[in-house]
Amino acid sequence: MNIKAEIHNQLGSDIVASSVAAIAKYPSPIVMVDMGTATSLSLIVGSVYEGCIIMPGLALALDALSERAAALPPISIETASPVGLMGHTTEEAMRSGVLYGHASMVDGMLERIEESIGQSVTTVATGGNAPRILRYCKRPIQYDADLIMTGLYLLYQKNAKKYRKA
Ligand SMILES: Nc1ncnc2c1ncn2[C@@H]1O[C@H](COP(=O)(O)OP(=O)(O)O)[C@@H](O)[C@H]1O
Ligand SMILES: CC(C)(COP(=O)(O)O)[C@@H](O)C(=O)NCCC(=O)O
Repeated sequence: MNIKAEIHNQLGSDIVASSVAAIAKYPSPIVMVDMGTATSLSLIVGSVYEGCIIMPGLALALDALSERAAALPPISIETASPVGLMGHTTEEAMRSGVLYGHASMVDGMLERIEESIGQSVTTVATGGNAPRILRYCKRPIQYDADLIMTGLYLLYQKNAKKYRKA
């Protein structure tokens, strides 16, 4: 993978591993969405890592809301049934804002990336928060839970071959 970044070492190793797997598994151009502590979107064209967008992750956004706004309580976003858009209690309103807000952020950024490159992209999501959010996205986004592990394995195989030769 050819990384287009000012300082190559800055790119997170989790993103490098997931991108290597995404290149091997999905058609280009790809946007790889990683929903962990941060939510990041990486654009990969062919074998070139074009760049990244880093945003606050789901739990960070939720914690910030209850920690910084005096009247907002800490809440859980885990619910048995789907969350409605309009809240009728503070808890429901916060849950809707965080979940639909995050989903809209992802949908909106994907649209902007496609506009900026003038092509539609294959989108794959990974990270522990992805299943919580993807159900609220307007755009169908494939979930691949094992992208980092697949990428680490591919990198291990590549390096093992190199060192066996040397
Ligand atoms: N397999 C999983 N199923 C459900 N939740 C998960 C899973 N893995 C991680 N999580 C939760 O999802 C969130 C993000 O996890 P993760 O993607 O591992 O973040 P990070 O890459 O920042 O460590 C955390 O709150 C974690 O508890
Ligand atoms: C963007 C990240 C914080 C995402 O980490 P995560 O939420 O997956 O734990 C991590 O990949 C990182 O620290 N990256 C370094 C900066 C960069 O990738 O440009």
